[in-house]
Amino acid sequence: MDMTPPFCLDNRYQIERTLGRGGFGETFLAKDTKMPSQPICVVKQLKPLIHQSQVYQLVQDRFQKEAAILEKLGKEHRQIPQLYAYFEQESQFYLVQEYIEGTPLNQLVKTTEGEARQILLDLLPVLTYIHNQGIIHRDIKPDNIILRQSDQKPVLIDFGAVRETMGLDINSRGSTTSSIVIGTPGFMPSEQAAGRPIFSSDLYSLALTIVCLLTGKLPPDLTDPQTSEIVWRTYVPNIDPHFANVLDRALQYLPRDRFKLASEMQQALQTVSPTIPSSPPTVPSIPPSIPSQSPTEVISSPPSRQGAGWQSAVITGGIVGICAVLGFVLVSPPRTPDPPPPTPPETVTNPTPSPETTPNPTPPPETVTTPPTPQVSTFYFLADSAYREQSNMAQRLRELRSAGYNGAGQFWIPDYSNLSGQPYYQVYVAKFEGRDRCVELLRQYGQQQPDAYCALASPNPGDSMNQITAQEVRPNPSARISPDEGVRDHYAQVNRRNYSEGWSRLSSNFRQQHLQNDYSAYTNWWDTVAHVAVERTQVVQNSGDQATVITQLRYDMKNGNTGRDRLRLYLQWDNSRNVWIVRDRDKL
Ligand SMILES: Nc1ncnc2c1ncn2[C@@H]1O[C@H](COP(=O)(O)OP(=O)(O)OP(=O)(O)O)[C@@H](O)[C@H]1O
Repeated sequence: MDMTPPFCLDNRYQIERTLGRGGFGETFLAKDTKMPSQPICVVKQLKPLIHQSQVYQLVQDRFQKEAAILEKLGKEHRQIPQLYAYFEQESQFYLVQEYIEGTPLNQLVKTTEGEARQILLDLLPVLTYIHNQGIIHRDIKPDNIILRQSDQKPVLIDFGAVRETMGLDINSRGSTTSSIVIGTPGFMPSEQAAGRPIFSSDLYSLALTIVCLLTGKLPPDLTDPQTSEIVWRTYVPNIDPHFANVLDRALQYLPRDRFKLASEMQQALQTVSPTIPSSPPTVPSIPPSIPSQSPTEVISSPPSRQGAGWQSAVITGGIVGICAVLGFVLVSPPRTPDPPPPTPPETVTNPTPSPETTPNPTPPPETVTTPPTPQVSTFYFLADSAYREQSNMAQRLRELRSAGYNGAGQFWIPDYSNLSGQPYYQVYVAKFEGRDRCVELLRQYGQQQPDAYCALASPNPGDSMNQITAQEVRPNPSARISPDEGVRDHYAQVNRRNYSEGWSRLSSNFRQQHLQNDYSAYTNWWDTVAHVAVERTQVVQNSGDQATVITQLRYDMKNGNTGRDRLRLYLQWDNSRNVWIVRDRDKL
């Protein structure tokens, strides 16, 4: 259908111009010709992805329901555009909405702390409202928030549910499925990328949006390529630490460490005294009797203030790929439930400026805007953060691509602890070119029993992805992880603020000798560190039960400073717990 102006939709809405083009169709600025003043409105076109009459009816039905929800939201909340009408024309669906005159946040240059804070404070009640209605927005990002000119209030546009409707399908068993995950790579948290958004997923995306406003950078510039954690404080060194802690808590990797509700986050933000921990305490506090250890030579890292111009780097968000398809474990040095030990550094000695102060050249993640065709081998890496640190997933992705798995490459990091209690690598493959390919791939990545794992990989999963059932495979929990993996796992645990676990994996001799057996001094120290990165490990000795690993660490402190440590860690395998214990350490 040619929609060049002055095309009229529904014999009423005269198209003035195109505002945007997304995964499901176009968004237009239009004139309502059936109103005396011919007011301006926004017409959003939505095209179903599956073209079958049975599916069409389903989409039609769901579209009506979603439109009714949007009508209610727009009527009841001033910071959500009003729905004026909805209609169908030529097998396409349309929403007619209030035009919000103002500036989308992605067009703002860096905001001040005060402005960013106000935007957050103005949006949290909107989230409380929609969450109370049982609705998760699912695509919060600067592009989907318009700062209204008339009152400078942020208005939330582009709710995800209605777009999800367009991906509805009916599987071979006759049940309704959706073949797409709504959200924008980079802005959505792992559980949402894995197809399980929850209320705190919106809080994560909102906090990240605010961090983008504060730093003038996009998520790829703020994401640690090794761990995928959001590292941003070095760009805004003078930020109120309380405000920063609130944002960091909403940005926690594990949903259980975040605020559960928008109202909780709002309350934390409005609390005057800086008492919010960056994540909830995981252990009962022990009265401190020894002054907390702090780095004696923390090096100040001048923050990079050069604008990366995130507003100009377009993330074409929208749909991102296919929901869970066929799962099996890749590589997996099978591992134990939770990771091992660190040493709280007493001094930080390396004067090298932090690499975090220079913009990360990682390009924005690719977006899949249509479901991959079954002919293409499409794969997704899904991995736990503890593994990511040691595995360099980007590299593996490249390798997989060069091995012929040239589908849409994305790797996401879901919180699988809810499902299996254990983190593990998982590859989701839409379709194999044969079972042999699966076996070969797993063998290539070190899986000792690829046949066993590939038993789950059907040689011919069928033409429709919906015929494939998601499966989970747990790695063998009794297998031993390598010593360097043990070290990396430990620091990943510390980054998650799971201090009690870290402490439990230090030998009693270590605790006594280096920490005066003071758990609270240990946690206090780690609480001053925003993120610790394991930059390098080298196993210099490994006799099975004992190993020595030279480890280089970088500390990004919450106050914006950066420091480094080189340690020789002496590890001891604990058979009863299946973990590496740190017996001792030397500073190098
Ligand atoms: N109610 C509105 N008032 C003013 N501008 C709007 C409104 N809704 C959308 N826009 C603008 O229209 C453009 C396209 O918006 P929209 O988010 O609806 O679609 P998209 O990003 O093209 O596609 P997708 O729905 O796949 O994300 C954006 O620039 C957005 O700011």
